[in-house]
Amino acid sequence: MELGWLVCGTAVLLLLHVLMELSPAVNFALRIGFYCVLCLVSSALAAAACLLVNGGRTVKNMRIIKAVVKTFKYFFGLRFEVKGLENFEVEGPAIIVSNHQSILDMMGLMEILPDNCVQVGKKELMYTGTVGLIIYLGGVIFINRKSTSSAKMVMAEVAKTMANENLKVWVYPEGTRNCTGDLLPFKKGAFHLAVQAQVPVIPVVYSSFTTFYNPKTKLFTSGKIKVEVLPPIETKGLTSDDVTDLTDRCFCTMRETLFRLSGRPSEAKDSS
Ligand SMILES: CCCCCCCC/C=C\CCCCCCCC(=O)SCCNC(=O)CCNC(=O)[C@H](O)C(C)(C)COP(=O)(O)OP(=O)(O)OC[C@H]1O[C@@H](n2cnc3c(N)ncnc32)[C@H](O)[C@@H]1OP(=O)(O)O
Ligand SMILES: CCCCCCCCCCCCCC(=O)OC[C@@H](O)COP(=O)(O)O
Repeated sequence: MELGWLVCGTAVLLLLHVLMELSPAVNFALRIGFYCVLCLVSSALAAAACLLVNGGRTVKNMRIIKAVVKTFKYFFGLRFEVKGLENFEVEGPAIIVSNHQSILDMMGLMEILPDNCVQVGKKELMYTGTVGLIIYLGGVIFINRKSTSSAKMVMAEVAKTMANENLKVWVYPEGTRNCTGDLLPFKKGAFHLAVQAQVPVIPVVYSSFTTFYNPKTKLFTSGKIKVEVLPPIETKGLTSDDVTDLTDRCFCTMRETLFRLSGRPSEAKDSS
């Protein structure tokens, strides 16, 4: 009986292995599927831990979430090479902005997430089952991207509470995932927030995933991701008139860094 199960199990694993070798599409689907299942299951377990330890929605839960998500990279053979972590050590609150390539970014995010830091996320993420629950428990700020006015109102409220709660806020200023190896134009919300709260902006750049991950060509292998935390950009004394300038400055620095980290020096020259 047991032998039967063992043989069946081995046969299924072998079949999956052969399918993965033969078809990149199957390989891709299985790896992404596994990532989603891993997220859903770990979120359920982490949510229980968060409720037991901290009792409800609080940024303190991010420590638990971080500890869990930091183990995910081993399942996918991903390595992170991080530089500039000392740039997070600013006194008090800050806005962190980074490039956003894929749902896999949650691993890169948790690899370096500083204490007392919440992210801004689209409200649709609330409806992803246990993942939505863990994101809610972690204190993520939800915005409605389709309504600029309501998103602005939420962000203005955040600007007020950041100082009191000594919060750092992580925003993906591209506003959506983009896995082309370049940056999309930045939305201005993060920079308005920084100016309203008079706190520094800390740019973070992840090298392009395109060498090991590409949903269009169904590529998903192991790989190395270079991460650089750049020096804070001060906003003291800036007003809303300076936001466009601040956004452009940050965009140029991050684009140059992205090309440098991804080994595309010629285009870094083009953008300067
Ligand atoms: C234990 C296991 C667990 C496993 C699972 C892992 C779980 C991990 C747990 C936890 C991690 C959670 C991670 C969540 C990750 C989420 C990622 C996402 O969801 S990314 C999508 C949402 N993010 C954004 O969209 C960015 C923020 N967006 C903005 O800031 C935009 O600027 C926004 C929405 C406020 C407006 O967007 P617009 O599309 O209308 O475009 P604009 O150009 O920015 O604004 C239009 C005009 O409004 C002005 N404006 C914008 N914001 C303003 C403001 N605050 N005050 C005044 N004016 C403002 C601008 O200056 C512009 O005006 P003028 O063109 O310059 O004249
Ligand atoms: C109901 C079952 C759902 C299964 C969900 C499991 C998926 C785990 C995903 C981890 C959280 C990912 C957060 C993230 O990266 O969200 C994407 C948005 O930032 C940008 O959205 P979009 O590019 O504009 O669609």
